[in-house]
Amino acid sequence: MFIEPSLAGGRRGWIEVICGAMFSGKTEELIRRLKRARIANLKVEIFKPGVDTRYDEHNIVSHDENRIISTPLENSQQILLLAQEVDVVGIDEAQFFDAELPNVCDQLALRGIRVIIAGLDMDFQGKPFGQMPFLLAKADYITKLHAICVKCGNIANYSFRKSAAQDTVLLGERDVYEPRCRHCYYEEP
Ligand SMILES: Nc1ncnc2c1ncn2[C@@H]1O[C@H](COP(=O)(O)OP(=O)(O)O)[C@@H](O)[C@H]1O
Ligand SMILES: Cc1cn([C@H]2C[C@H](O)[C@@H](COP(=O)(O)O)O2)c(=O)[nH]c1=O
Ligand SMILES: [Zn+2]
Repeated sequence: MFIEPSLAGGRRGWIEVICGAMFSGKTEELIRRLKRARIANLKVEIFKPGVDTRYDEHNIVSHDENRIISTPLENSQQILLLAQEVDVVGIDEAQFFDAELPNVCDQLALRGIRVIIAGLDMDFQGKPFGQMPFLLAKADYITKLHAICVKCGNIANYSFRKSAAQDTVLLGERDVYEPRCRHCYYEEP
């Protein structure tokens, strides 16, 4: 379990990344950390890419219907304008943001802000997704979560796409994706 370093005293500001396959619990873990920050009376702002309208236009919603209000954005630079006077910034579905996001996160951390990012580390082809590898390289703290493989019950790092669509971005749920372990991802039809 992630234990938050203290924001009090000294040089503040750091980057946390929560990554893993679909259904691994990234959004639940992001919501948990953000709710704890609010319990600690910290000022929290939460952002998601405008493209992610799957469950709700404004809320971040987990597969189990946990939710927290967020601001949908067109680009990552907007975070610098909107995150004034805050202690903690949460960002969900980071894989969909533009190439400026790692730089934006650095700037936020330099302002003394705790930045918590959740995103898919791999796309359906098993390739690094969007800016996630750069965010992982810059992160001070990384949490890699695992789903359960729907084929064999092992831990799952891969998001298997059940359709033939080849576009990298294809929003979806259980209807389109299932979490699989390495063996079932590469060896099973
Ligand atoms: N195969 C699976 N493995 C793990 N969790 C699953 C699976 N299928 C459904 N879930 C549900 O998904 C929840 C995680 O949802 P969520 O936090 O939205 O994940 P993520 O953001 O990583 O896609 C779990 O708590 C569990 O109830
Ligand atoms: C693997 C993969 C996923 N997506 C989409 C599908 C969902 O809308 C999100 C991931 O959501 P989650 O919170 O991690 O469950 O991303 C995609 O567009 N392309 C892919 O390759
Ligand atoms: Zn498996």
